[in-house]
Amino acid sequence: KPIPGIPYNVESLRPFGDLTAALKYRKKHRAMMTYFASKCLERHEPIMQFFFQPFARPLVVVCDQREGLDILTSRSREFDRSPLFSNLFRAVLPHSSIVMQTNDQWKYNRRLVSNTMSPAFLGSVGVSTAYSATMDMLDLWKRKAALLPHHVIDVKEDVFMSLVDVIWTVTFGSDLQVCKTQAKHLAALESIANPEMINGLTIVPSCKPPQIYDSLVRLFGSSQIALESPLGYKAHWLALKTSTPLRRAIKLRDALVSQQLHAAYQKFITVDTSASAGKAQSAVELVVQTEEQAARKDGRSPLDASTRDYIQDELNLFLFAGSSTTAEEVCWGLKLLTAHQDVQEKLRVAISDAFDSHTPTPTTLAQIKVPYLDAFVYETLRFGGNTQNTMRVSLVDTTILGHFVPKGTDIFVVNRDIIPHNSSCPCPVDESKRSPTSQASKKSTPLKWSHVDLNTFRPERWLAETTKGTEFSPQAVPLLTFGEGPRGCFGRRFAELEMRVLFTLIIWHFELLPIPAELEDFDPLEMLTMAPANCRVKLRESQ
Ligand code: HEM
Repeated sequence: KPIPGIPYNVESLRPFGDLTAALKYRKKHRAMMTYFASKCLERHEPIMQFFFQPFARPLVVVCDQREGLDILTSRSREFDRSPLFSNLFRAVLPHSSIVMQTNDQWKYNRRLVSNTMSPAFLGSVGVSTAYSATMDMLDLWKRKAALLPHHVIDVKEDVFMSLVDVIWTVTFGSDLQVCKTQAKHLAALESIANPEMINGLTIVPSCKPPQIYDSLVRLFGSSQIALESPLGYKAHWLALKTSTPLRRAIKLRDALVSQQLHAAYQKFITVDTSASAGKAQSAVELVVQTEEQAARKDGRSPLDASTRDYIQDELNLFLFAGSSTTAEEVCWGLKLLTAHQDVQEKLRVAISDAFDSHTPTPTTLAQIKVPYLDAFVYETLRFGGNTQNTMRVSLVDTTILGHFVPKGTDIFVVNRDIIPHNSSCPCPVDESKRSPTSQASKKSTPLKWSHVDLNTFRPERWLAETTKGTEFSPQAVPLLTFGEGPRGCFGRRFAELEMRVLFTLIIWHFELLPIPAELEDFDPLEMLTMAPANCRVKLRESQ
């Protein structure tokens, strides 16, 4: 039953609602998540409702970035984490903060990890971990480029392996050596006489990665079951209980994470805690410190039955949320640098100037600011943008853009201002219909709302001339890739740092040469997020 007044497609009222049309759309565009925005744009409507399940309530889509941002940031008493979103993770991370509404348990879980995003931790452990894992990946690339010079290869898996290496080391302080394992395998080969080629792409020999890497990747991918099955979360839960590879993956992950947690606790009680405070080498050490303080305050034992599952799943969430999302964005960035050689050249010059021709080190990477690099990272996040919509649920009867929205309605805020890469957002809004906070925000953020030239990849849009020279301007264009507000991405600062470190080192050590047009595409692979379907590059080591 439609919500009165909110526009919808008449065909939506058929038995399967929008599902049939959305599946047809996915066949054509290889993605379903952009369906909502495309319909809003087609009808020039900033708000629409859609019907996906028989007898379920309609889903309300807001395709206006100012109103969307206002819902996420200023109206958190009216809108919270949506069960639709939580159910994608509930089976695999049942005690983690991502599945919770913003309640006391969420606050406890968040407090456990809050110090991991402090400038002190990121500037030391974060940078040095990202540095060493990236150098491992680049060592692998050097071997690939030496064995197969002038070949186009796909490096998507390398990037994923590297980002899993980073997140594992940041979380536990130990090294998984996923990229190193592949590099060692190639080191044993003197040459590759007849490399396997598929449609112009060279397949590089590889070896089996460590088992935990396979398990983590399998678990990341398993949320797709919840997304695609009509039984949603229940199908995912059942698969985790009945599928042997998934059961094994959960068992291994839980055993290793529990082992790391207890090792960190043992270290905490045996090493002088006052000396180690503030000098934690990993997220798990910070988590143990916070838990110990909380336990002392509550008069209970640390890691007791009331908290153990929450702590363990918060660490699992770190691994889950912190690797594939960043890897996907890095892959989009590599594709964009290959396709836009002029941007790559500008980035190379900017980095070389900023580092004064000295090879970047963890210390200089933490200190030196490169405005064009920041601009490139933000433009990649905007243009590549692997998240399409941010989901919330209405906690009370309320209004959006002048329309009544009942309590319990799922809301999709469209993240992207370009969908998909070829149309800007021409959905006019009557200013008086906006919420009071949204109306007020126009005055304080006039720059944000320029929709100029959004269909092109142009890092310069994030730069501003100031009295101090050219500076990075993070507010130049709305960016909702990380969601926003109290439930926006917790790891945003770390993700941005990782991307800065990775791109600096890649550009320093390699040139990404142009590749034949038939190998260069921007096809998405829609999973929970929008990854590029491939990441083909032609590497040449810098002289
Ligand atoms: C480029 C990389 C990343 C992207 C695009 C991304 C995107 C997102 C998005 C869209 C959300 C939901 C936000 C909302 O509903 O408003 C989210 C949540 C979250 N992300 Fe990220 N993320 C990235 C990297 C990371 C990293 C590196 C970590 C951890 C180290 C992380 C940890 C989390 C957590 C814990 C949440 C749940 C927050 C909550 O429920 O309160 N993310 N992320």
